[in-house]
Amino acid sequence: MVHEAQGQLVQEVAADGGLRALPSRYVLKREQDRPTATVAQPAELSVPTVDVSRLADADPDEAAKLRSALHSWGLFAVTGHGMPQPFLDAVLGASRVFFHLPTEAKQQYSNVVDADDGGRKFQPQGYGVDRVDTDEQVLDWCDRLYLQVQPEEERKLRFWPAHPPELSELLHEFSVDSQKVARLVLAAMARSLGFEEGFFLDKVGERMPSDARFTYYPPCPRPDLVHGLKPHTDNSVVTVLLLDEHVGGLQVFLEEGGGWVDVPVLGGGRHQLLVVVGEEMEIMSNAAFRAPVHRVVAPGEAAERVSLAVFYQPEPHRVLEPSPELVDGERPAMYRRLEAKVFANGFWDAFALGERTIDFLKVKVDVAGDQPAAAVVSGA
Ligand SMILES: O=C(O)CCC(=O)C(=O)O
Ligand SMILES: [Fe+2]
Repeated sequence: MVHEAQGQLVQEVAADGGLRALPSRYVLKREQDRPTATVAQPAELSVPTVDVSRLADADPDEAAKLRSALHSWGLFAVTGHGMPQPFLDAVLGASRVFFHLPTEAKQQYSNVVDADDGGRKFQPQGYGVDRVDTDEQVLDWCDRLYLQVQPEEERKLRFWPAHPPELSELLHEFSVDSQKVARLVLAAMARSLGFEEGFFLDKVGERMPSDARFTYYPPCPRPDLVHGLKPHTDNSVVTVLLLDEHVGGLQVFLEEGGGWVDVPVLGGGRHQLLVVVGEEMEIMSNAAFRAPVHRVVAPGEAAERVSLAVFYQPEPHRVLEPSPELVDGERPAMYRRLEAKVFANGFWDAFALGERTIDFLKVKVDVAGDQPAAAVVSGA
């Protein structure tokens, strides 16, 4: 059984009068959850940038920048990744073409599929909106295309769009290049804690599973009343995130910035590539690195926005736990151990409720004097 709102694509809502009257299912009831509660951003706050090609050379200045970025924002802009701008343009361009196809063409890849009992069921891969569980859930103003990309032999190709024809190959190439970025970053993160390069990579496993998620944010009449994408932390060790070149909206919750802080577009039609720390890394590093809470403000009436996130995860059978080397009397284990796939599966339940998986699955151990990570993700 799927919830009746499950099949309701935001793009159709927007096209079908939603631009005149915003359906209540999308409206945030509590004033403090609305993006208008954003504080004015201090001018000195700008997104940290790390040149990953210099990380590869173990450049000490770049390593210091990485450390500072991880401790302040928990995410950073990446340069030196070797992906030419026209390629990045083509990746997001192809996803735009897909999202602009007629609904029937996209529905072939729907994330609502036939169930064994003759009914219909939601499953994460494919095209559609995120899982809807209840009538109370406030829905995000975005549609998605979600595909497992690695390991390659586990791809469910029936969900990979045949149109535009270049989309699959571009996603494949992007996943190969972004995996290199993720590996470089994980190696440098290990070094920054005084470990061998393979410290985190070995725990993740050689196959390094990854999921890609294209997100399409249609024009919205009242971006002040909705979430483009609700506050969350990522279900990943690290995420590689490719941003729309024209339309901003991504925000990060920074304690020291006094609240929600914008990640602006680069300008000049250039694509910003980010690396974001995910919850699995928070656990593995025993909170030496924390997953930042982030959200997306919906675009205005005259704009649309796309992004592509690739989430890197430990192999499903791996044990997820604070690395013993990072646990001692002064810093006790802050999270309990559990199987990586149990954690990954818990994400969907948590996300629908607007909670962190760490909190939803009660992975956090009550350690005296500990401060909760970043912010409480507001109940949607
Ligand atoms: O669209 C974006 O910029 C962010 C997407 C995101 O945070 C996610 O898919 O987890
Ligand atoms: Fe995210």
